[in-house]
Parts: sequence; C-alpha cells; structure tokens
Amino acid sequence: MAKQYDVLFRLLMLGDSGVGKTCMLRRFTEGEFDTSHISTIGVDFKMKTLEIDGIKVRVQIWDTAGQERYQTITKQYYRRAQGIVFVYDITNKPSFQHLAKWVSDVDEYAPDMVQRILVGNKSDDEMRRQVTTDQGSKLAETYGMDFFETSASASSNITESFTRVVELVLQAHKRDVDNLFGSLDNHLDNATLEEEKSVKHVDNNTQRTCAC
Ligand SMILES: Nc1nc2c(ncn2[C@@H]2O[C@H](COP(=O)(O)OP(=O)(O)OP(=O)(O)O)[C@@H](O)[C@H]2O)c(=O)[nH]1
Repeated sequence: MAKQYDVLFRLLMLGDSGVGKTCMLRRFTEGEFDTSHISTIGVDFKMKTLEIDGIKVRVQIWDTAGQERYQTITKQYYRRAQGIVFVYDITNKPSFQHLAKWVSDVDEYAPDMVQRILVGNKSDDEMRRQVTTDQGSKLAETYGMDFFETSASASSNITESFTRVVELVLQAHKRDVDNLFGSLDNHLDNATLEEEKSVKHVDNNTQRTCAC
C-alpha cells in the first residue's frame, strides 16, 4: 500500500504530572477533552498527519508520565525525539519552576539537534493563574524557545503549538531533506508496527487508568 506521508518525526511531551499533557495530545489528535486526571503510566503515544509546505509529515507524539517514579522509563525516549514540547500549568507555579530540571534532563539525554518549544497550558483558567504570560515568555526567551499559552479545555493554541514544533523540526532537517526521506523509511515502518501493536511501556505493578 502506498505510504500516506513523506516523513515521520517523533515528538515528546514533558512536564510535571497534571499540567495537561495527555489532554493537549487528545485535543490535538482526537478533538476531545476530559476533565478527569488519570495519570499516564510510563509512556503512551498518538499519531497525527500534518501537511507543511507540501510535505506530508506523520508525527508520532509520545506522552510521558510526569510522575517522578517513571523518569527512568521516560528518559529512554529522549534520544529518539526530534522535537520536545515542554509543558507547565499556568495555575501551578511549581510546574513552572520545575522546567529547569526538565530542560537540563533534555540537555543531557536528547540529541543536540532536538527542537523545543515551551507551552503554558490551562490559559482558560485565568482566575487561578500563578504564572504570568510575561514570565512564561521571558523564560522561553532565555531558553531560545518559541512560547505558547494553550488551553486543551478551550482548544486554544493547541494546533498552533504542535504545528510550530513540527515546522521547527522540518526546518532543522531541511538541508538533508532528500536524505531524510530515505533514511526515515525504516523509522516509518517501525512506527507503523508500533502503532498497530499499540505498544505501551507500563509499570507492571500499576494499572494503566488514563482515560484522558
Ligand atoms: N482548566 C483546564 N484544565 C485542564 C486543561 N488541560 C488539562 N486540564 C486538566 O488537568 C488535569 C490533568 O490533565 P492531564 O492531561 O491528565 O495531565 P498530564 O500532564 O498528562 O498528567 P500526567 O499523566 O500525570 O503526567 C485534568 O483534570 C484535566 O482535565 C486545560 O487546558 N484547562
């Protein structure tokens, strides 16, 4: 069967537990939102195809558990990522303060070329805001990242932020785009297999209950 896309990129979502990573991903890929928080166990992923500058890009987006106890598992995925979405919750200051740790882990474990953006989620919940837009924007500038405030709940800036990180990955690989098409074929096939099998990395001692 003819391939329905030209290249495949892997993106990784990182950030504290409860910032809304799973909800952002579900909003982006399925257009849905769930108000319950059921922590992701280990890692999970969803796929989406975008068309950017005439190139059909299949993105495999890995949703990682924010909980500390899964960090050993989730770090194994850093080195295969081409793009990272760092997420904090604008109503939760500690999730913003912990970004330094998430970023330094990526510096240590991810490839140098990895493209990154910063996202402050839950922008709909203005009443409970603890991190100003200016603080988010300044931190992003310090890290040299593009910045978005999003709401998975109100579906605000979700498509824009994911599209931006994919654009950045595409730009970063532009010089080698011809080679990229060839070299990613294996990845595409593997990804398809992974997709079919719905492989999930779970902690055997814990039941996976994420419904979001
Ligand atoms: N108000 C509001 N709530 C949100 C938004 N996004 C997520 N939530 C809520 O935040 C809670 C946590 O969302 P999740 O997507 O499960 O969080 P997570 O970052 O995936 O958490 P872990 O899997 O534990 O790492 C849920 O109760 C969601 O309904 C948003 O944009 N606005």
